[in-house]
Amino acid sequence: MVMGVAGCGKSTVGRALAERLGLPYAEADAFHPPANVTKMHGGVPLTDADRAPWLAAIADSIKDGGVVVSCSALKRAYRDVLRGGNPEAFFVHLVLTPETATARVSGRAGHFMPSTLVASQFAILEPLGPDEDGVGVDATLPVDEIVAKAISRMPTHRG
Ligand SMILES: Nc1ncnc2c1ncn2[C@@H]1O[C@H](COP(=O)(O)OP(=O)(O)OP(=O)(O)O)[C@@H](O)[C@H]1O
Ligand SMILES: O=C(O)[C@H](O)[C@@H](O)[C@H](O)[C@H](O)CO
Repeated sequence: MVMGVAGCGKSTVGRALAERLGLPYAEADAFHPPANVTKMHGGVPLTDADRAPWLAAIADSIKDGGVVVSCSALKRAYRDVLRGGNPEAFFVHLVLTPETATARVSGRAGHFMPSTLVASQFAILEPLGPDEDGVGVDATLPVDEIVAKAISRMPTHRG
């Protein structure tokens, strides 16, 4: 799971990571009910209730493993739901400042997410705890370096 706030590079890194690992890639935004996308597009942050069916669908989709998914997974409770689908889920948190995230989201054309929502993403972001399986990586590094760092920290028995 490639996680983090809007604009951190989840889709960019997720695709590159999947290619390097020879695994399929899935975009969690594709699991949002249309109402969630409409809400975000209108500048309103999602609530826990909005995210519940979305997280349940993603959790179900990772049951068999063998896939790279980009999913914001901002709160630990959300990651708990995802781990409920697959306890071996490994999280790569792309870490960056609110300023850089805002600049990236503002500079991106054709995406539903307005940059005004970036602050709300940081407001609820809970970084990985020491007991959570995953790694935080500087999201401003070149993509291939992020991918290499993520792979170097993945448990090898999972391939
Ligand atoms: N490592 C990087 N260095 C420089 N720019 C990057 C990097 N990763 C992503 N970007 C750029 O930042 C912008 C946001 O990236 P991307 O769409 O992958 O983020 P995201 O986390 O998937 O966003 P969202 O969740 O809002 O869809 C894009 O313009 C992308 O090209
Ligand atoms: O939990 C959330 O609020 C959402 O998943 C957002 O993070 C966006 O869908 C994504 O980042 C696209 O910009």
